[in-house]
Amino acid sequence: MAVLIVAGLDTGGGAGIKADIETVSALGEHPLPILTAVTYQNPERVSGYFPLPAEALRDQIRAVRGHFDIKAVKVGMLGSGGIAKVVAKETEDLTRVFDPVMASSTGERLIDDIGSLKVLVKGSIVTPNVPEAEALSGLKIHSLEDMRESARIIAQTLKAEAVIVKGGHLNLTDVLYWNGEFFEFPGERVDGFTHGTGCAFSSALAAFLAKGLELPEAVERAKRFVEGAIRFSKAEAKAVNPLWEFQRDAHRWRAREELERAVQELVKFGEKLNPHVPEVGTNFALATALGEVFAVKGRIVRYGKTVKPVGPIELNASDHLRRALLKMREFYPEVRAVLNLRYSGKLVERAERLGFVVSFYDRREEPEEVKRAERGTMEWGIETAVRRAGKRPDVIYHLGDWGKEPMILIFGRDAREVVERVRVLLSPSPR
Ligand SMILES: Nc1ncnc2c1ncn2[C@@H]1O[C@H](COP(=O)(O)OP(=O)(O)O)[C@@H](O)[C@H]1O
Ligand SMILES: Cc1ncc(COP(=O)(O)OP(=O)(O)O)c(N)n1
Repeated sequence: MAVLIVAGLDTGGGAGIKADIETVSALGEHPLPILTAVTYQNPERVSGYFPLPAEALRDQIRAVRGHFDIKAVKVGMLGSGGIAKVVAKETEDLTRVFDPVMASSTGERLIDDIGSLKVLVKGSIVTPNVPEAEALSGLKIHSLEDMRESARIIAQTLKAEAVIVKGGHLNLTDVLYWNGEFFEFPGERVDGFTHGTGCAFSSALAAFLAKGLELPEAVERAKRFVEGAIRFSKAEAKAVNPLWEFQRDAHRWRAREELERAVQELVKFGEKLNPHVPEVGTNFALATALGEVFAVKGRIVRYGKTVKPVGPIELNASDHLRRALLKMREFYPEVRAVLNLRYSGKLVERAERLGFVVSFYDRREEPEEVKRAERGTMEWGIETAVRRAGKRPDVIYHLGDWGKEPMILIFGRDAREVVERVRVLLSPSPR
């Protein structure tokens, strides 16, 4: 199904037409991109924008209308009052989701005449954030009740088909007013980059409506889609990731395969590994590029003279190694894998002799407040060892504490590198 997208270009690639195209494509529909304006933008600021002439909008829309079966339209940044008028006229008979973009989240205006947005509110499913809802309704919004009231005012005074006041700037609950009824969509705060959430939300909503979903279900699905796009956003983009679902699944598949193969390699030299398996077992963890971590369920244990993985490779199968790896990746994102061995002074010496960067932390130095907090020790330990090394450590060890077994962690940029490091470490030195 075709979805018409009327939006501006964000040169930072986080919001605007690029986020819309990715969203509609990721949801399996065909985007028809109609450009309103070019912005000069990065995640920190918008230094300006150039709106296209209004006739260029009319001609772009007319070029595709009639050739495609357009099931819905999403309208985002317009740039000028002239563009707003043309877009309103050329799309008035379509199911239209209108994100009334007034300014970027960094505060710069993205339309010359805010009043001109009203022409597009009429007949649209409008998706204002809190400041936009305040501007359109004239009501200050401090609570859920204010969100409901402003949605009702916008629908009744500006003749919107429906209004969704988004709570990203307030309480994370989105409020829909439709056919005289209110619907609420509560959400939890998701950690990640949020630049582009409004664009992804409105284009996901248009895509779900194009599929024929009823409005409340489409809103629910769009909201959950955006939560994923925040959760799996990437540091290099500093914005939401509309391709998250595909990427997550592809990365999961590859990571599972990579770790499975690496564990098989380890088992091949299981007799050498056996004496170095800690009492609690060895585990082997691998992070995907989106920060999810796989490990061996039930760990790798001693088995006769060799070793054996107890269960399959699963997500979050080792809390301990997952936290170690994620902390290490805050400093060195290229590190993706880690394995733990029983501490031995000889192994540490050998690692140093082999030229590995070896660092350590001492749990007796752990600050009281970290000790008191439920789960901070590992993070504190890795950070301490990383800072002590002053460069990327290959091996980190600690000598244990009451009830805590001393341990060596071997890190690597992928699972194979970790296996190679363990193999070299456990091989007898040539005489
Ligand atoms: N940190 C967050 N965690 C979860 N959902 C969020 C977060 N920030 C925004 N959202 C959701 O993203 C969508 C867009 O909301 P919002 O950020 O308010 O819009 P805008 O980008 O137009 O300012 C809404 O569904 C909102 O609830
Ligand atoms: C070209 C362009 N269009 C829209 C926006 C605003 O994007 P939005 O999704 O509302 O996200 P925030 O920037 O508000 O986080 C934009 N910046 N540029």
